[in-house]
Amino acid sequence: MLEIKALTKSYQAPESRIQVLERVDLSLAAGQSLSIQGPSGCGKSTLLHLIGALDKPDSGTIALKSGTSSRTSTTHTNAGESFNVHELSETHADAYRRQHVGFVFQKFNLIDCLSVQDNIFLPSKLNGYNDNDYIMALIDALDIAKHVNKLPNQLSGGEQQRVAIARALAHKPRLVLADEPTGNLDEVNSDKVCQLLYQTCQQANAALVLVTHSSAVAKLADSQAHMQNKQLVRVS
Ligand SMILES: Nc1ncnc2c1ncn2[C@@H]1O[C@H](COP(=O)(O)OP(=O)(O)OP(=O)(O)O)[C@@H](O)[C@H]1O
Repeated sequence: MLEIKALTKSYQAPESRIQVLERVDLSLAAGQSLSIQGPSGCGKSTLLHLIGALDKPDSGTIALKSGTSSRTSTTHTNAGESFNVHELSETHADAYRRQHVGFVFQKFNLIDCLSVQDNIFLPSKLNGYNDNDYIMALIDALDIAKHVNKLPNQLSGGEQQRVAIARALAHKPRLVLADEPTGNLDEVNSDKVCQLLYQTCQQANAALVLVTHSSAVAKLADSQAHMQNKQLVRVS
């Protein structure tokens, strides 16, 4: 479903260009998870940013393919459509992110002045998507029903990250991108949150790409990869 070929990215530093990714290949099926580990500064977040159309590669391709069609588009972002993510215009990149991608960050990124419930429903409301039963089932599965009327700062870190996972999945994205989702949590919370993240993505048939420094978290994925020498090497 996610097909990346020969993805290359460099940044302009004051004195020279820094090559970060060099001909990275990756393929991931719907409902499957991949964890990525690697030393600080090796390009893990860069790869997630490119997949999420937050930045453009120098060269190479990123395709999000539907199960039923091989047609790819750079102008439409309808559900089930296939796209060349690397070619999306700014406007279509916005629509792609809003409709098809769920992001989970280390710092949760919840909106402090909105209740837990409003945080979770916001992305689906922006998409005009109203499957309340699905979202309530998600809230139950993540064990946060008792917190829906609270503000994010009234919750523990683990609870806030479970809210962030519900928000990432509420609009039924095809792809979930998680950057150090347990970086702020203790070991017990980290295990619980990650199990729920893997499980809910699988149940929602969303492909999950998760960057982590934790081997324990990485091992829970269907497959694992390491960034080495600017490339992605599968280790399982
Ligand atoms: N916008 C940018 N401009 C210039 N250099 C950048 C930019 N973003 C990242 N870099 C550089 O690219 C390299 C890869 O950064 P990236 O954030 O992808 O690493 P990472 O593997 O996610 O690191 P960490 O594990 O510490 O979060 C680093 O050397 C970083 O300094």
